[in-house]
Amino acid sequence: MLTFPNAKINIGLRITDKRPDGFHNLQSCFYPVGWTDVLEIIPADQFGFASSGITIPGDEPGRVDANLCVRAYKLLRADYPGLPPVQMHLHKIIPIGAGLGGGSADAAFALKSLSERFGLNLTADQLENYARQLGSDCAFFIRNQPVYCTEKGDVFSEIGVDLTGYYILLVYPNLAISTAEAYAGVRPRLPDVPLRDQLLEPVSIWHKTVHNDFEDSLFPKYPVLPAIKQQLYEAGAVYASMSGSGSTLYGIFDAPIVIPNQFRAYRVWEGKPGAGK
Ligand SMILES: C[C@](O)(CO)[C@H](O)COP(=O)(O)OP(=O)(O)OC[C@H]1O[C@@H](n2ccc(N)nc2=O)[C@H](O)[C@@H]1O
Ligand SMILES: Nc1ncnc2c1ncn2[C@@H]1O[C@H](COP(=O)(O)OP(=O)(O)OP(=O)(O)O)[C@@H](O)[C@H]1O
Repeated sequence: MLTFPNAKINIGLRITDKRPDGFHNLQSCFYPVGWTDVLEIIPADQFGFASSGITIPGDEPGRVDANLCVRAYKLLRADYPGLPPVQMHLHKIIPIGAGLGGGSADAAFALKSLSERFGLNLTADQLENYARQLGSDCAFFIRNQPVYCTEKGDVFSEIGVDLTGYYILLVYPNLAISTAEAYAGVRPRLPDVPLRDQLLEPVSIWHKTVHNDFEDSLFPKYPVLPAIKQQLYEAGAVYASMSGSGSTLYGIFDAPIVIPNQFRAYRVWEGKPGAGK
């Protein structure tokens, strides 16, 4: 079975407080975008995992237990001992340490594929509960629809944010920022106006109101990040921001984009919003 785990962007990200479990509560909007990995899962005589494309930190031949796809398989297998052995092949394309949730998408798509291929008939709620055990971002990719999220980023509610008709440009500045590093620099604060209210205003207003709190600590540390954000606005973006814990910057445009030359040194993706395939 072949699937195409896609990336997400965060539209606004407010970190409101630190939780007793060491994680942070947040307010954000997740929106799927069509930059994808490729994940193949087929029945096999014995379990195996291989990857190609971008090198995944922690994956070494014969030692792939840390990969989120493998962890997803083992999580299901613990509850469904009859789950047959599979061969998994991940072709990694989505940049890592990028704020795009690529690893989480791989894990969520592995859960969905295994359930479908082997007739586990798990509901979306059941799949989300498994996904939450693999990472805070992971549950989003089960339904893979634009949502407002709170708590660890894994509790969802509907929000009428619809970017149909817009175009998105993602710029990954060849700089990996780990999620843990990014959270270590934040100063949680309840925003005066809930992000949800700001997102319900027109996209053309967002540049004045919708903020990603990770920019406050990461922009001074990595000047390339605010420089790219500025260049996205100069290229005509209606709204530009860093996604999640970085390092990817994105611009939302109201017309098809000609990629500016200064971005050619980086890894870029352009397309319409939404998960694509
Ligand atoms: C920045 C976001 O991408 C926004 O969507 C997510 O909050 C990150 O989600 P993720 O990559 O799935 O993160 P996890 O693998 O669950 O956590 C990695 C590390 O980030 C920190 N972490 C993560 C999520 C959260 N709500 N609070 C945290 O403090 C913790 O130190 C944790 O050990
Ligand atoms: N399938 C996978 N794809 C990417 N990273 C993976 C995968 N499986 C495990 N990992 C581990 O997760 C780490 C990346 O996590 P990290 O959260 O920093 O980045 P991300 O998956 O790009 O998403 P985000 O930055 O949005 O959280 C890698 O360094 C790697 O060790």
